[in-house]
Amino acid sequence: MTGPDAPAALRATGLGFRYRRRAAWPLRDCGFTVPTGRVVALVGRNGAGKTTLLHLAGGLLRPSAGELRVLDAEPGSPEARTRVALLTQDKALYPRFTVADTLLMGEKLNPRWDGATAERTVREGGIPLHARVGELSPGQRTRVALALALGKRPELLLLDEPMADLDPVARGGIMAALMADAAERGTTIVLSSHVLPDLEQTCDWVLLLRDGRIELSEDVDALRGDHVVLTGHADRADELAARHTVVDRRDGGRQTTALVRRHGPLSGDWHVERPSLEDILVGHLRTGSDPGGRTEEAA
Ligand SMILES: Nc1ncnc2c1ncn2[C@@H]1O[C@H](COP(=O)(O)OP(=O)(O)OP(=O)(O)O)[C@@H](O)[C@H]1O
Repeated sequence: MTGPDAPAALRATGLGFRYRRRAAWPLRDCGFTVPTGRVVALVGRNGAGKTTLLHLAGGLLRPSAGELRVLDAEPGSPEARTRVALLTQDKALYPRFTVADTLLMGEKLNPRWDGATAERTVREGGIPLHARVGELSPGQRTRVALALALGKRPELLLLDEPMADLDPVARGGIMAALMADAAERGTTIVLSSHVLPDLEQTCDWVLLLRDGRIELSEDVDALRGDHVVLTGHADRADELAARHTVVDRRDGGRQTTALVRRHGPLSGDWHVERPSLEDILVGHLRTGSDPGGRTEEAA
């Protein structure tokens, strides 16, 4: 089902946010819908607004303009709190608690608590249950925070750069556990990350933020189908731009290489290659970025 009545994990209409009145708008005019059951790559350059969006979805912040709904509920409402889990970058945990205390707290606070999954997530990282959280490494704390989030059995799991401090083996293991959860239970996972190769095999939806606005909210297969990398004579570039969207272009002498979003069949003498998802995302992230351009317009 598509359209405004289709079930949505996230639905934003005219969404805007600023931390203080008269300050810049880290997010503005955002309108997008993410269907349920997707594994979503949330990407954007530093300061693009990813954390702000996740905090809004998790109910830690409230919109300054427009609306955001999670699973058709208001973020932070009692209904959303039982169905949505957010893993923040600061991994808010009690340092004096042991890991076992932390999981017990999860059990007490969450009616749908899945102790087996939480404990397995911790044990797979070789973390003893009697260890104090404050004495764990950052990567181990990430794993405990993830165990808490997965133990909630959320329908929507929001993860803000979860892989940043995990070792490569742990990253692979956690990613596999997340994908298994998504496949078995239909959990929608929104994952912000700068590590694009991690997203290549796992994500089937992309939310791309540029300077506080949503530039892409799309199915990955559709993105892959529409984008091509073209190499050819630079003289033909204007003709190309008249018919298609040239996302990113590199000129080298008389030759040009362009990441292009096609709108219909290609004409002309171009060498055509299929870009990876990483190529597509980097191309979109590289173009026209103006991180300093938000304050004046929004003030
Ligand atoms: N607590 C805050 N008070 C004021 N401004 C803030 C606050 N937190 C973030 N910002 C601003 O909001 C904008 C978006 O920040 P945000 O952390 O959402 O970006 P991000 O895409 O997550 O960045 P990164 O990739 O670096 O983590 C930035 O310009 C940032 O300076």
